[in-house]
Amino acid sequence: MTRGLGRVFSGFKRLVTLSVMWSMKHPMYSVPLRSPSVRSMAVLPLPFGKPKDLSLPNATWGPEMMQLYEHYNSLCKVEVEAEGGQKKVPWKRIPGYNRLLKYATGGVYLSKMIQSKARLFTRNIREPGAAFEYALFINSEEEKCVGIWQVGHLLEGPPGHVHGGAIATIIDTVTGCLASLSGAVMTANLNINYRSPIQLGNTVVVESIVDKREGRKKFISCKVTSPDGTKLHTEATALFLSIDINQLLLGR
Ligand SMILES: CCCCCCCCCCCCCC(=O)SCCNC(=O)CCNC(=O)[C@H](O)C(C)(C)COP(=O)(O)OP(=O)(O)OC[C@H]1O[C@@H](n2cnc3c(N)ncnc32)[C@H](O)[C@@H]1OP(=O)(O)O
Repeated sequence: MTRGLGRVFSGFKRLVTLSVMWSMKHPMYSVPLRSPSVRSMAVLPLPFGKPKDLSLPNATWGPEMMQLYEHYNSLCKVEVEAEGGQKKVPWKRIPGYNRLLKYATGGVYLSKMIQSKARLFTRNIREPGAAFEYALFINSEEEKCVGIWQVGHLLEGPPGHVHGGAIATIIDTVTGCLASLSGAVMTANLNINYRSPIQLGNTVVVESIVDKREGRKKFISCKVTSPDGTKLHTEATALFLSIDINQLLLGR
């Protein structure tokens, strides 16, 4: 009886989740859920109701993070004139969950243990403020993505400062978000110049733009600065290749 109810419950949960998935606009969320070649995939974690959006301010966000958040969030309310006299809002905040896709089991038979425990690298530490606190804002008209990041004490590399691998993760996430605006991509190449160290606990702004496209390739550049833009911490260029998400999920 209990097991039967559990099954009904999880079926319901999955249906609700699918509708949430469909309502999300970013192409990374818009994986073809009923693709004939992939049997079961793309469900976000959803105990009841909506999954928790981790890109919203929490009590650990400092004044600089809050100021930047308010600035970019206010841009998300600004309408501009589009073709035919219509209005558009070019800036959007990308909601942040602890997984992009929960079940991606088409042919990639991950063990249930791995599947159930998998978490997005940047969201895998639950303690607020301890690692990556961030929000991503995207402008699809200008093909620009801005990330605001507050880097916590668990990301130490050199004493008191952020690990270079953590900075690479930040850059990969912001450039990856921009690159995936028109569909699924993989990072093929990431070139990073570390110009000045980032102190643990600080807030940085990460701006990325599309430099050029060639077929499946997107060349993106990125810089990491202090909130007021006066200090350059890191510069990077990245190459992303568009991929067939079904191929990835099928493990080919
Ligand atoms: C939350 C929702 C929103 C978003 C949230 C945040 C999202 C972001 C989350 C975080 C995001 C995290 C994202 C991540 O972390 S992705 C994880 C890290 N990346 C990988 O693991 C990728 C591994 N590599 C591959 O899978 C393949 O090699 C790929 C798919 C990249 C290409 O294999 P594929 O078989 O498809 O292509 P091809 O080999 O025929 O080559 C095709 C063309 O490309 C050129 N080429 C290939 N490689 C390179 C290279 N290294 N430098 C320069 N050029 C290169 C090649 O010469 C050829 O050029 P041409 O001869 O045609 O001119």
